[in-house]
Amino acid sequence: ASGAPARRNWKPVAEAVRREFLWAWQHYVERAMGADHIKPISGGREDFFVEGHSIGLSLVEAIDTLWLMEADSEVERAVQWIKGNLRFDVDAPFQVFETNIRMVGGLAAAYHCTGEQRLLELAVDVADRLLPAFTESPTGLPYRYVNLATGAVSRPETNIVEVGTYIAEFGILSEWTGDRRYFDLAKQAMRVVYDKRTELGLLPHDIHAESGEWRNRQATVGPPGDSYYEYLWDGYALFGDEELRQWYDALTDAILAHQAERHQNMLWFPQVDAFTGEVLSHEQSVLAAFYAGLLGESGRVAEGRAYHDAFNTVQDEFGVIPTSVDCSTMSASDRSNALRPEFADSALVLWLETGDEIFRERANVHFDHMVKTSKAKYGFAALADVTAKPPSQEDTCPGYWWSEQMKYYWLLFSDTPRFDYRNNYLSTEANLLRGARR
Ligand SMILES: O=C1NC[C@H](CO)[C@@H](O)[C@@H]1O
Ligand SMILES: [Ca+2]
Repeated sequence: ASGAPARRNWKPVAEAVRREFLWAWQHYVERAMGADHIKPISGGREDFFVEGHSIGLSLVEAIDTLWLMEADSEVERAVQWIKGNLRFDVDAPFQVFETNIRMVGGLAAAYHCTGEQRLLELAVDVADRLLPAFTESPTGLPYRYVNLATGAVSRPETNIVEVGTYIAEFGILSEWTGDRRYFDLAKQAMRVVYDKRTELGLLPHDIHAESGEWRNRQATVGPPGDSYYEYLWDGYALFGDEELRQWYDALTDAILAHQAERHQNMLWFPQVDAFTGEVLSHEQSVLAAFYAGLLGESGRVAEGRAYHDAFNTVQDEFGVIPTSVDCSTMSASDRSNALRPEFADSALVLWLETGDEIFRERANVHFDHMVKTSKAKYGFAALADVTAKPPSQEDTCPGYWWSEQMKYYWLLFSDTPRFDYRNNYLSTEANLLRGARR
């Protein structure tokens, strides 16, 4: 139609994304193979879960991204490393939430893409080692840590993210193995939280796994509230669980009624007291940018667009979105940015939902600025200060970089035949659990 914006040819951007990813992957293979993280400035190795004992985190996080990019010889290299080296009988406490979204999810996604049986076996092995955190808890709310070798649990002082972000990974294991235990334990923990909502229908974010008591009054759509809400919707989207959708809708209606705040024509979600609705803080974490996508995919497209518009003004202002900004003044309260993927996450989700090119344009700016500010000698580096000229880098690359933003950009710009663009599911760590076209 005349006047419609000419649809840009995004293939060159897709090729740049793939080139940068494989460049970083080669350095990881040559200098840090099997390490949780590569140190992108020095080329060193870094542990994530347990000091002194890496379990190949970045490799596990990268596999489905490599597969979607059709880097099949590199997929094979990673699978061979896993078959030869990955073991979970480690006598140390592992954080249950991080181990689930990264290792259970990463192995499940690798199995979904490759069909390699050993990957499913390892996903089940590490998931089984997490279960005592749930079964040892008097409330069903999992402890934060479990020793993968002994099953000893610890740290009952937890939050709704770390008790409520399991249904996607645990539910897909139940679907693939026929063992309903995983789904049932994950959903029960979500039910306990939902049943403790306040009169306003809001949730504080900190809770005690043994007493079941709230440990704070503040409600947030950012950390550590964010992926609890995400996984209520995901449990419905993935498994058709109508009850989870009811809980999601009730909580989302309350959030839109009591937490939404407009500044000019932008939508923000300050933190509020869950019992009174009083605004407690105008801090907006960059991690909350995922929520624009969640609103968009769950029937609240206008609100999702408006929240993405708000974060886009921050991206325009700072170039790279700071870890947190004050939405009433637009000043950065934490000027770092640990290569956070959420703005690109919601750009993909909103593009899939609306088809609007604006979201590909915004993701392209996100990619372009990431390359300009984070690229270092051996990979991509987190930033200590996005406002410094040039932005100052830190000698670390988070595991989610290999799973998240590079995959989001690739899916946005490549139109790869390996992804079912109409029926798919990416977890909160962007692990592909549905929609791989082998
Ligand atoms: O859900 C998550 N939260 C924090 C990380 C990205 O910022 C990542 O592990 C994941 O997306
Ligand atoms: Ca996430």
